[in-house]
Formats: sequence, structure tokens, C-alpha cells
Amino acid sequence: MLYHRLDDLREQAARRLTEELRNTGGTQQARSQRDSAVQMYADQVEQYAAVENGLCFGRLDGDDGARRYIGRIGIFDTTGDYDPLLMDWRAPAARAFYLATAANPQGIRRRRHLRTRERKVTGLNDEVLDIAAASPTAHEELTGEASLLAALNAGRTGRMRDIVETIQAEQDRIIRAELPGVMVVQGGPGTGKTAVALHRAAYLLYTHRQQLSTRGVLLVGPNATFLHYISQVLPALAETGVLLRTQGDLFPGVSARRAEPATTAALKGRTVLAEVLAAAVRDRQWVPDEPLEVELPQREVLVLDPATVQAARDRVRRTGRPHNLARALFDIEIVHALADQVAERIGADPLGGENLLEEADRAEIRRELGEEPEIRAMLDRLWPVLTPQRLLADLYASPERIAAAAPMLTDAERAALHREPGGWTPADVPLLDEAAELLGEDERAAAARRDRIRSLQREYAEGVLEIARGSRSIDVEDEAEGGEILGVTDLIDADRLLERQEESERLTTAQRAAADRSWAFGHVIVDEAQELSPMAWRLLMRRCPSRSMTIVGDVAQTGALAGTPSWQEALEPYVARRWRLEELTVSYRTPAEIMAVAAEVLAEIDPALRPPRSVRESGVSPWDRTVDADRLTAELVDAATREASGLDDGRLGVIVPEGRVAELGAALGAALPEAAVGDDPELESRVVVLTVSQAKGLEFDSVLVVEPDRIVAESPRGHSDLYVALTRATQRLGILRTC
Ligand SMILES: Nc1ncnc2c1ncn2[C@@H]1O[C@H](COP(=O)(O)OP(=O)(O)OP(=O)(O)O)[C@@H](O)[C@H]1O
Repeated sequence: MLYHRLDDLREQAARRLTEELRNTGGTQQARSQRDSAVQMYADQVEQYAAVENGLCFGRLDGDDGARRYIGRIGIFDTTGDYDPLLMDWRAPAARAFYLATAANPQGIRRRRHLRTRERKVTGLNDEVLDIAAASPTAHEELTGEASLLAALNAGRTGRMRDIVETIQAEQDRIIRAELPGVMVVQGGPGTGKTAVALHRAAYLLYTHRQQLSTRGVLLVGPNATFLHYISQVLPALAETGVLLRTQGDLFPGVSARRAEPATTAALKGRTVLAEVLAAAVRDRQWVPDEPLEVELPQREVLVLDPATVQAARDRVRRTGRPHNLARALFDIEIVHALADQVAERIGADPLGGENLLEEADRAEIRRELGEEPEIRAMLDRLWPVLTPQRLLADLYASPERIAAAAPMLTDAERAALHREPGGWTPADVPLLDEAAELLGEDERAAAARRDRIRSLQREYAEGVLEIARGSRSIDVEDEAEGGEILGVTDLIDADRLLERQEESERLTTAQRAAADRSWAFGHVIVDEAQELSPMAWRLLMRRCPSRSMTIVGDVAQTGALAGTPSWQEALEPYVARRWRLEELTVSYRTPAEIMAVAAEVLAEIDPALRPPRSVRESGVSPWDRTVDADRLTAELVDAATREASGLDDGRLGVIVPEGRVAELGAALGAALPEAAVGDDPELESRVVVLTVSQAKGLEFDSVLVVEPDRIVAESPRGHSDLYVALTRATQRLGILRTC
């Protein structure tokens, strides 16, 4: 019944989308209303398709005999009294599904978990919460673990799945926490921090739709591989309004993929770099040592002396305006001084009296001088308008500029900043953002933003057409019924749709936010937040002036050298002590046998830290073997082949030291053609070879950790890296050492 209703809803939305797209012309208001309708129906078609799998996954039987079904979206009975046929998991009335216990049944007598494949029910588990009333049947159990354990033991696919069917009470509390304020969610590996962060995004968008649909939600993850890993979760929860970004993509127009030494990235993460950049901007406001001569065609030579430039610069700086925006004031100052020179000369009274020129004459001279190309060129040298990219590229490229801007750094640190142009690193992005603040947006930056928006609008227009094409089967059915209905794509192409988009500047909130550096998000969620440097925190705080944030991470897993050793330290400058801490204490991923091995490494990081409690045992002990160094590759290939063949439909992750990834990856790739290796390896491959920083946040059924001692030795945070590596497996762990 629910699936039939879903089909009806989907057909209805697709038909309306097609109708709206066919309409053209009309008044501005009519067009704007139509664009809203197009966006709404396109979203609906996408949402109804997204919830197809596992549409309904729960049932609550109340003490009063009432029955409620819980699912991915709400569906109502539109033929009757608008009764809910299916309740959205985020609705307040659905909450008992996650919280009710035998001790506190919340008016619920029985909770049922339904498992479905496509549109068939394949299994169910009942929990009777009122023990006195329990009349056990074949599938009734008294604990809530059956569905959870089934989900945890299932083979991994290389893509994260949502946990909407089995959210646990401690997670539910965090997911549904109030919107305002900064909440830190600290939890050991596998405690569901990422899952909770994603479900919180979906919950907030549902509960505060009005507010967040205009300001948007930003979710920041550690790297592109990770974002790829989690990218399916929100669409499966029928939410498309969250912008997923890595730090390297947070500056519009820049995609930072260049590599650099960890120590250089750490240096760039320090707040002292904000001072360096401010000094670098000041350094570009040049006062010449010698007077500058400007030779104007058909006119005299004008001379600008250093003292005049210095005085103009001081006055302009005192206004506190950002560099690019202050340029107009500087121009006025300098042109004024030059015009005075001209006026002195041409207005001089031959009889020695007062200057003969009136104010109107002087104004005319200033206007003319201001337009002289030679003078404009000189002003460009004295106070150049700069993009953030120009400022930073010029700084890095010049040891002299670095020396002038960074006297507070050591020689070695200054040398580390020096490099040739050619792409940006993720650590450059917060610096570009800082530079943009110092420089202010000039016309060129505004034009670049308009270009980006235009290209996004085109993408959007194409996306709408894709959706309309995807709903084509419904058009075909209409035709079969005898209707002569053309598909929407026969009538309109992306360019025409784009024209229409441009009339009303319609874009999804996430798309507009992505193109606009100064966008203020309604809520910001940061995953693996322990990796952020102080400079990266500055950037994120700018994107979220309301300080409505969910910060998710584990300080014991900090790998980045400029990462966060304590939440208080990271947040203090922005919210003082006004943040709240929630902790997750149960590891759903890592079985007890593996957690015991990881716990030894955790004690090396800090003996006071406690590992999370594993929710299950796998019954398989991790293995740990030492081999001769020259046998390592052969032994690794053997072990990986064995582990891979033991997987049913799961995945094997091979985590290797950074310094050996190319060599060992090539050997594994030659022996196991299905092995993926590289900067952004395909996680859906059965075997994936990665470094610890790539493996951050990911998980595999079986994991091989290669040369743990070398992983530790490769970084000052090496024990944290090893802890991350050892906690990636859901079932089996093998360790291969060399002697
Ligand atoms: N309530 C739950 N029901 C089913 N699966 C869950 C639940 N909570 C967590 N999991 C599963 O446990 C695994 C670990 O979750 P997740 O990746 O969110 O942990 P994490 O705390 O972010 O780990 P890490 O710190 O290692 O990145 C995932 O496979 C997730 O789906």
C-alpha cells in the first residue's frame, strides 16, 4: 500500500514537473513562481526515488492498540482525514522507536523492525517492551540487538550506509539536539560519529526547514575519498540540501590538490600566518625610496616624492578599509597631490599674487590626471589591486617578500614557505580566505563570482533536465494510454532552461553557497574535526557567524601536525567556554578482539584515555606476523590474496606506510587486478590499498596493517595514525611486521 502511494506521489510530481517545464513566457512574477515550482517538483521526484529502498522499516504498537509505521519520509492518506500512513523517522512521534525500552516503554507495547529487499519484506524482529504482556512468537526477542547486529555484521560495500533503522539512544540524543550553539561530539573510533553527524544534518533540515533551506548546511570532511564514501547517505535519507566539502574546496574557484610536506602544512595552519599575510598586504603598499617621475604626453613631467606617498598611505591605512577597497582613497590622495603640482605651475600669477585657478579648474585637472594611463600605471605599482591568489602566489615565489612579511618566523620556516606557483594545497585554502578578508572584494572578484554562478546555473539546468529524463518512463506510460505527450527534453534544452534560470537567478541554496566565499551558513557540521588547524578554524567560523555548529571528532586520532590536541584550545578564541560536549562511548564498528589490540596503542598516546566499549565480539582473533624485510612484498601479496578470497561480498583494506604506498600498491595491483590504489582510490573495489590519512573515517570487513613501526615512525603523531589504522576493520585484522 505504501509503495503504491509512493508511486502515485512520484508520478504526480513528475507530471507536474513536466508541465511546469513546458510553460514559457508570462510576467516576471509568473516566471518566478514557475521556477519555484520547477525546483520543488524536481526535488520531490528525486526524494521519492531516493526512499525506494527501505521505505518503511519500523512499526510501533501502542498500549492503546494504535499502530504507527516508521519510514524514511512521511506519507499521508490524502483521501481521508490526512492520517499519517507512514511517519517520518524525524517526526517527534517517531522518537519512541529509538528510545523506548522495557524499563521506560513510553506507551509502546511492541517495536517491530522490518527488513525489506526491493518491495518485499524479508524479515522482522519484534521487541516486546511490556514484559508482562509479552506473548513470545517465533520472531520476538527481548533485546534491541538483533537488527543492530545484523546491520553491523553485514558485508561492507565501499559506501557508507545510513543507520536510520537502528539509531541507538545515545546517538538519538545528539541527532536531535537543539539547533543553536556549538556542540562537540567526542567519541572513539567506530562510535558512529560520522553516522550521527549525517543524520543530524537530515534531522535539522527536516525540523528547521524554513530557516535552513535559505541559509544551507555545510558539512566538512577530511578528504575527497571520505566525502565519496559518505556521499550516498544523505540522498538515501531524501536530503539533498547539504553542501559536502573538504577543506581544499572551501575557497570558491580553487580546488586544492597539490601536495606538500606535513611540516609545511602545519606551519601554514598556525595563526601567526594571519599576521604574516597582513604584513604581506602592507608590504604591497609601496613607498619608493626615490622620487617617481611621471611623464605625461604633451605635458610636463610630474614628480611624486616618497614623503607624499608615505603621507597618503598613512592616511588611507588609518581608515581601516581592506586593501582593495582602500585603493580608491589612495588614488584620490595621490591625484590630489599631483594636481596641486600642475595647478601651481599653470595657475601661477605672473605678478606674484595668489594662484589664479578656481576650485572648478583644479577639479578638472584632477579628473584629467586621474584618467591618464601613465598615472594609473604608477598607482598600480604603488597600491596594486590584488586577488588573494595573486597575493599568496607572489609571496611564496619571492624569498624577499617572505623575509619582509615574516620576520617573526625562523629562517627554516621562511624557507619552507618559498615555492614556485602551480596549484594550491589544502593548507593554502584558509590562507587564501584570510587574504580575501584582508584585501576585500574588488570588481574582478565580483565578476569571477558571477562567472562561477553562471556555470553552476548551467549545471543546475542540466540537472533538472536529467531528473525530467529520469521520469520519462511515466511519460511513456501516458503515451501508452493514448496520450500524445512529448517528453520535456523534446521541448527544452539546457540553454533555454538556463536562460530561464538567469531571469530569476534560481539555484539551490547549496549551489549558491558553494560559489560565494562570504556565504553565512545556517549550520556547519565538521567531521574528523580534530584534524583542523587553527587557521582552518578561523575560516570555518567566518562561514558560520551564528555559531550554530556540530563538531565531530576524536582527539586521540589527530594525525595532522597542526590538528587539535584539545577541543577547548580549538574553540576558546571563538566561543570561550560556551560549547557543550557530548560523548559516544560504544564502538559499533570494531569488535572487542580488535579493540583490545588498539587499546595498547591508545595507552601509548595517553595512558589516561579509555577506548570505547565494543558492542560485539567477532570470534576471530587478530593475527600478527613478523617476516624478513626482503620477504615483505611476497608475504603481503599472499596474505592479501588469502584475505580477499575469504570475503563473501565485503571489502579488504590494506593500510601501508606513506613512504611505501607506491611500491606496495604496485605489487598488490599486479597480483590482484581488483586492487585499487592511488590518490582517490575506488572504494567499491574489493581490495583497496591506502595510507592512514586516506583511510581516516573509512572501514572495511578485513584490514591488513603493514609495517606498523614504520607508520609510527613516519610522523610525530605516529601512534595516533596507528590507532586509526588498527580500528578500521568490522571483522578481521592482520598485522604484518618486518624484522
Ligand atoms: N546505530 C547504528 N546502527 C547501525 N550501524 C551503526 C550504528 N552506529 C554506528 N554504526 C556503524 O558503525 C560504523 C562506524 O560508524 P562511523 O563511521 O560513523 O564511526 P566514527 O565514530 O565516525 O568512526 P571514526 O572515528 O573511526 O571515523 C559504521 O559502519 C556505522 O554504519
